[in-house]
Parts: sequence; C-alpha cells; structure tokens
Amino acid sequence: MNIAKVIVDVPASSINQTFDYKIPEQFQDILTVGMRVIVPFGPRKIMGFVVERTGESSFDKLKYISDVLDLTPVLTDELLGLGKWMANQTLSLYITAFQAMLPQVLKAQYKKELERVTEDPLSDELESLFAGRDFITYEELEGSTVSYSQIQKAVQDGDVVVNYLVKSKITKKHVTMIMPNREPHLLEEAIEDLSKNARKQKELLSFFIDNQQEIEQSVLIKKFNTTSSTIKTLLDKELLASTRKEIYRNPYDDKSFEQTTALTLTEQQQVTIVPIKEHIRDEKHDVFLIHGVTGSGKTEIYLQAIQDVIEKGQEAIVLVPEISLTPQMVKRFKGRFGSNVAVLHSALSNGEKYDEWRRIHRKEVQVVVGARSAIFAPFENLGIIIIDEEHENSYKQEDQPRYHARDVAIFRGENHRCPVILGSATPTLESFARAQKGVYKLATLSKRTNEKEMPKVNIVDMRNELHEGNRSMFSRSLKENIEQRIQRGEQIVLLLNRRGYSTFVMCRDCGHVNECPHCDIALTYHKNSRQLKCHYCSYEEPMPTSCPSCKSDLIRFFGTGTQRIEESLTQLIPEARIVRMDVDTTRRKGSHEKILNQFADKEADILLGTQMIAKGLDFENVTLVGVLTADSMLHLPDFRSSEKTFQLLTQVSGRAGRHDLPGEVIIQTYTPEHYSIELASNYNFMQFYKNEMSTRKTFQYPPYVFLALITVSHQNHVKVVQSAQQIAQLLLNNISNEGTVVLGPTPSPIARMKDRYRYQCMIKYKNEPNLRTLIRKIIRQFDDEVRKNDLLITVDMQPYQLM
Ligand SMILES: Nc1ncnc2c1ncn2[C@@H]1O[C@H](COP(=O)(O)OP(=O)(O)OP(=O)(O)O)[C@@H](O)[C@H]1O
Ligand SMILES: [Zn+2]
Ligand SMILES: [Zn+2]
Repeated sequence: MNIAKVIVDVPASSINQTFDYKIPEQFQDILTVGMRVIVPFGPRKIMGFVVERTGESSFDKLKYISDVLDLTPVLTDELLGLGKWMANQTLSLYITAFQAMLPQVLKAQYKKELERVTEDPLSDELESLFAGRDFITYEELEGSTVSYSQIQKAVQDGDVVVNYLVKSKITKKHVTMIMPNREPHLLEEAIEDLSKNARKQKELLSFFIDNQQEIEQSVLIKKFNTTSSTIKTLLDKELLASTRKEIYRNPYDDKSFEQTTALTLTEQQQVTIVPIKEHIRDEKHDVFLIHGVTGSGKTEIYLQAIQDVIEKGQEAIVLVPEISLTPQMVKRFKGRFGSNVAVLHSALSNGEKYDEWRRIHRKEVQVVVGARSAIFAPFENLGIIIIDEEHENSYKQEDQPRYHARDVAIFRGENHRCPVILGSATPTLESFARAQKGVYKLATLSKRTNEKEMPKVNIVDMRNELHEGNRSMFSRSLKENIEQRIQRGEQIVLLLNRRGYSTFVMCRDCGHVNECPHCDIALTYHKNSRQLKCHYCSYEEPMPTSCPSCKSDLIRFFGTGTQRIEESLTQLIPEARIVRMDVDTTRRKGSHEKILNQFADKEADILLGTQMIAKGLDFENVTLVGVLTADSMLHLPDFRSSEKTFQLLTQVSGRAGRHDLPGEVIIQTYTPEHYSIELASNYNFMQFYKNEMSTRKTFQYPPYVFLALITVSHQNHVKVVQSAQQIAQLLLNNISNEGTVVLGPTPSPIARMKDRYRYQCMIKYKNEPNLRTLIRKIIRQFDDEVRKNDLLITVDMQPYQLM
C-alpha cells in the first residue's frame, strides 16, 4: 500500500482525476486518506488531497510525494464521498468541491511550526529535537532523525501541536497559565521562609493555597498589581509552575449568555416534535418540513430536538441564513447549550473561523450554528440537521461548486441516518410540493405561541396617492401611522425592497408592466440599446415612450436608495429618529449589531432597511411595519419573482406585534391586485401555493421541470454568440427525451459584465438521465478555447440567479 491517489490543486477539467504518487518511507505509517500533501506536478510543487491508498498503479515511474501537510486528516471519509458526489452533481472539479468544505486558512499558503505544549518529558529523540525550546520550525523536523509517526503520536497524545502560520500571522492564540507546584502546606512553609519585604510573593502564594487551580498569568498580574518578574521568582523556586495554553479566539463571550431551559411546548409544537424525536431515537432518516407561521415557535422545537441529540452523544448542524445570524439568533443557541456551540459566519475573521472549525474537528462541541458552508462541519456522528428559513436563496452557492445546502443536508442525513428538518413560514414551492406528495413529512404550526393574531395588513394603492397629488414615496396613511407610533413611543420597521429596482419598466399611472408575450416574465430594460428584452426567449421591443395600456407618459424605470428615503423621511417627519441598515451602513464588522442594539435600546424610532431587516428580528416595541414598494421585486425577469415577493412580505409582516402590543402592517404597492401581494396580506400560503403552482405548470417551470443554465462569456461578442450557438446545437442534437427543451442562446439579463459579453442557454427537462454527462462532454470540446482564448463557460444545474 505504498501508493497514494491524489486529487491535485489544478483547476482544469483535463486534470480532474486522481494522480498516483509513491509514498516515501517516512510517511508510510502516518499517511491516511483525507490528508493534504505536496506533490511534484510538472515543474511545480502543488497541494493535493489523498483520496485512496493502494498497492498498485497502472503507471510506472511514479514520483514521490514531497511532503505531508496534515498529521490528522482534514476530510473524513464521509466528506470525501460527499465532495465527489457534489462535484458530479454540480459539474465542478473534485478539487473545487474539496476546498469548498474547508476553512480558508487551510487553503492558503502557509508555513508550519511544531509547538511543545507539555512540561512532561518527551521521548529522547523529541527532547533533542526541541532542545529546550517550545517552538521549532517544520523544516527542522524534516532535517532530523525523528520520524513522522513519532510526531503524529505526540500530536495525538496532546504533547505537541502543529501551528499553521498564515502570512506570518500566527493563527492560534496562546496564554501562559500559572498554577501551584507544591502542596498547600509546603506553600505555607515557603511563606514563613520568605523575607519580610517579599510582600507580593507572599500574597501570591497565599492565593494559591486557597486556589489550587490554574489561572491566566495576565489575570494574576492584574489582580495582585504585580509583575511577571515576581512570578518568575516563584517559578524559579519551583513553588509555582507555568504552562502555555492555547486559547481559541471565541468571538462570543459564552458566559455572557443567560442560560435558558426548555419551555413547555404548545400542543402544535408537541405534535410536530414527537416524530422528530422518534427518528432521532431510532436513527432513521427522513426530511421534515415544518411550515410554521412567524412566531410559532419553530426555534424552540429545534432546540429541544437538539437536546435529545446531545444527550445521545451525537452532533447537530443548524443552518440559518447569513443575514439572520444576528446576535439574537446566536443568543438563543448559546443560551441553551453554552460553549457546546460553535458559530460560523462570514463576519468572522479567517482565524476565528479556523478556530471554530477546529473546535468541531476535535469534537469539542456538539452543535454548530452557521451559514451555508457550515453544512460541511466535520462531525462524524450527526444526529440531526436543521435548515431554518429553508426558502432563503443564500443556501445556494453562486460560485463553483454551485451546490444547494439543502441537497447536501439530505445527502449527509442519509449517510448518518438522521432526520433533516426544514423550517419556514413560507416554504419554497419545491419543498412544499414534495411534502404534498409525501416525499417530505409535513408539520404545520398555524398559531403563534402567544396565541396572538397575526398583525393586520393594510394595502395602500400608490396609484391613488399619485392621482391625488401625493408624489412622495410615503402614502398619507403610512405617514400618519408613523407619526402616531412615534407619539406613543412605539417603534417602526420600514422596508425598502430594493432588489432589481430599475431593471423593469412600469407605468406609474396604471401600474402596467411590459411583459414578454411568450414567457410571462417582465421584460428587462437594456440601457445601452434602449430596448426591452426577454432573456428567456430573445423576444425584444423598443422602450415605449408612453404606456401601452393607458397612454400616460409616466412610464419609466426608477431607482431609489435607502439614503434618499432617509432624507425625504426626515423632511416629512422631522421628529423621527432613524437608523438605516443596508449594505452601505453594515460594511464594517460589528456595525450590524450596533445598529440593532441602538434600535433595541430605543435610541431610534424607525429602523429603515433593505431585505436585511426582514428576517429573524424580534423587538417587542415594534408595532408598525411599512413596506415602501412591494412591487419592485415582482417584475424581475425571474419566474420566482412572485414567490420571492410573497416570502418577503410574509417575513417582514412577522416582525410586528410579536409580544404584548398589537401590530399592524402597511404595504404600499402599484399593483394591489397581484395575487402574491393580496395573499401575503391574508397570510394565505395555501392559496398562494395553488395559484403559483398552476402558473408554473402552464409555463413549465420548477417544480414541474428541472432547469440547467449554461452561461458563456468572452470579450468578443461574435465569439460568445458562436460558442453559445454551438453549445445549444450540441445539446439539441444529443438530448434523449422529447420533452426536454433547450431555450436560447439569448443574451443574459446582465448582457455585459466586466467587459465580457454574456449569453445563456436554458435547459428545461423532466427526465434526462444523461444530461450531466452530456454537458460535461460538450464543455470538454471547448477546453482549448477556455484555456487559450479566455472563453468562460459556467454551468448551473439548479439555477436561482438567472441574471
Ligand atoms: N412553548 C412555548 N411557550 C412559550 N413561549 C414560547 C414557546 N415556544 C416558543 N416561545 C416563544 O415564542 C416566540 C416565538 O418563537 P420562535 O422565535 O421560536 O418562533 P419562530 O417560529 O422561530 O419565529 P420566526 O419564524 O418569526 O423567527 C419566542 O419569543 C419564543 O421564546
Ligand atoms: Zn399606464
Ligand atoms: Zn420571452
């Protein structure tokens, strides 16, 4: 078994296979599958993952592995399998899939060092290697007689650790701990022997007579207002001892979370949790969809299910959308499970992320709460996987590997034979349809835990406002209500739904939106050519100068930012204290929390923001939620635009009246009759589901069909068009099923990005078992173009962003 099969770090489809290397003598005992190695590849040395050890190779003249980067595997067998599956599913490279599962620090270039972390004697060889030092470079090990397996054993025993030095910044933090080195009565004797002047020394020794535990040196110095040289004196006398201890950069102060205990579940919660607990107990996989209105206590169900998992000695992954990973959410998990929880999200520094990852890797925690990539947590004994707000788009990665965390969760749930829980007040059509068919198990929570009604929703027709001379972004009713709440000392959440704001064209008089006659999709305004285009079928028409429906000349695309809204709001209601939350105000680390704290402390009356504020927030004093423009998302060139609008309106409405004070919602819109707005205002998910499903059926969109999106881009327009046409033709010639449709090529909605022209082909299919193989084959034909001529082809087997 002296040959390793390695996936090397060369991101090219022609290299997407294992390469065989011989394992040098000194690595034979330590090298296992899932470790990273350095191997010669052509003239260079590059990184790779060992995916198999074997005794034979069909090649002769194998090269040797140059170095082994890990002493314990960074990818478990399960994750290696997952990586291969994911690469196949998403048509990405194995190396890309593997790297997506690891923290950034392990992908970067780094140097290594070995650190001695015990005072106990090591083996003679190790002692002479360290030669009295705490740190040695990895190169010294390589040049010594000490074998790798000796070091590996020392690492496993906890005597030595490997440190990765990223860009010369140490990735771990250490502190010196001081502890007594003698029995208390011997310390007493020592105090007697000290001279009168050694006051500090005496104080320190008496402290340790009462406290036998170790204490951080810096804390000790502060506590006794002493110096490290005083401590050193006692260390030299061997009355005290010291060790260096690694501490994790924990972004959260675990002790600051108030501990909570399980609440008595409501009847609906009880009915929901029973089968989940049974699955945990019986180690049985199934997917549960919890459809629960906002405030119905889904999170409490997660917490109590996790409790069972922890008691069984197993582990839990909880995914929450990035933007709702607010301190409020973290508090609920840390409050219940304390430091047994690791938190992973993008606002952490690379070092912090690495530390949290290592706490998982070393099984020092049983729960991870995190954004999308936390689904790859290297747990080996999973008891449950939970995806909160399962409808959120952020669970889909929009970069290779273009995976959806829901699919990964189900894959891992099957592997570990554990339940997967999807929760949402507004499930995706895909998930709800599966639940209707019995593929997922559906549970419904129709009531809030406090039995309070959902807040009443009033729809304001902005066309009327315009007709009556109000041209501002604020209806009279919204303005009056805001003023009234401010007077009462209550608070307001205002949502400016900004996404895709100026891409479609609308008549401000009648609300008319130009749509494609063949696709039931709003046309996209292309500024350069002043044309309206359908990006599904290439239909186009010139930008009209007057409304085709009512002849008004107030037809236009208009854009408004939160900053401008804030200004006009200040003019309109000068007494209002406003905090604004959008990408501009939350760029700095911690600013997100700061704004929310300000609002929670009632330093502001109004929280004005984009989509970011729609989810997860729970402020007891909020009694009014206003949506400035419910339509802005409705006409995006995306067949999911109605669904997204419904989801957003329902979520944001759920922020009002969550506690004692009753809540109210005002939705401003130019198209009050649109079913997604009307049904969201009645909280009528079922009717929305039915309407939307029938639209999807008529126009053949998911969940009735699957989609695949191929995008081609290049600086040269002609080249893009030609390549895209070739691809479309190859697809058409080779698809096996008559029902499969190839649309395009058409220009992408964003037709030119970073000086590159973009074209796309969309494939709609029900049953096309060889589609992935076919696409891979087609793309391989363009390998040369891609490598030499900078052609870019991306494939998304489950597109959510159609831009
Ligand atoms: N069994 C219970 N008894 C009393 N209060 C409960 C119970 N379960 C949950 N709660 C409380 O009800 C409130 C809403 O619960 P929770 O936040 O879990 O709902 P949710 O469905 O996750 O809401 P959202 O989707 O809006 O985030 C919380 O303040 C929670 O502490
Ligand atoms: Zn009109
Ligand atoms: Zn069209």
